[in-house]
Amino acid sequence: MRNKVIAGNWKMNKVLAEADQFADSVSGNLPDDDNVEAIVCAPFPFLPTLVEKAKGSNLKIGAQNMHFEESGAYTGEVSPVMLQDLGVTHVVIGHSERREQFAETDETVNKKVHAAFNHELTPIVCVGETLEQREANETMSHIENQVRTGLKQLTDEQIGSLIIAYEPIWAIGTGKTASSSDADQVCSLIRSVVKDMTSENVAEQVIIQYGGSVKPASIDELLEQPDIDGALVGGASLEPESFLKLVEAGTK
Ligand SMILES: O=C[C@H](O)COP(=O)(O)O
Repeated sequence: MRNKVIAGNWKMNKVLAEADQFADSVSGNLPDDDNVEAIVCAPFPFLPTLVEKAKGSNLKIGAQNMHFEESGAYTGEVSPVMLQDLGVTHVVIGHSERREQFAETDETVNKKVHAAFNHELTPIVCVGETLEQREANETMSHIENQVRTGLKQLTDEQIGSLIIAYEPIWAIGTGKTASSSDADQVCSLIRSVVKDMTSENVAEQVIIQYGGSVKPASIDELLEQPDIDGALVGGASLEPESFLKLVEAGTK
């Protein structure tokens, strides 16, 4: 049985005092249940405070991006070494907003995933189709390609330990959630691609999240689906009460 993994992606929101308050409200109130994991992926400036405040609690702290190099002349970038040094445990890689606005490709995603594993960070690898691709019946081929290229040359053990987030781009921040069965169909395809790349055991281990306008009111139905193991949540992860409800859903 796979754990349920609920990750908040704050994107470019909050100031430090708000991040601080969030950690105070959430860290002591998470369910005491080993079968559910709670992660907050926050902007870089908040990471040291959040890691400190999350110590001794069930809350894990992730970053939203990183460079694939360890150091060097990359003005404005943050390296995996820096994240590891801070005590960050997870990193979102290849979010559609980074692919669209910052020219990330499946190849850079793959380099970043390797770099994450070299520094003991668990990657949350994002894949998803545009509305045009969905309407042209290209969803499955597009997602398969993203998974195969993004996870290239990883060991079976690495693939079994990472998180894949399926986020249809047309459902992000729009209030449109994919129907739970449509979302599950794509998550099931992702699992079969992983199986083809590795083995049945690894495919059974890998955590696959759904993301795109997930709210406390919609998460239960999504988590009931056989191939959906959690959620990557933007807007509804910003407030403590809502985040706690999302995590609570993982315990059911
Ligand atoms: O990473 C999170 C996703 O982009 C979903 O964002 P959203 O829940 O605000 O639609």
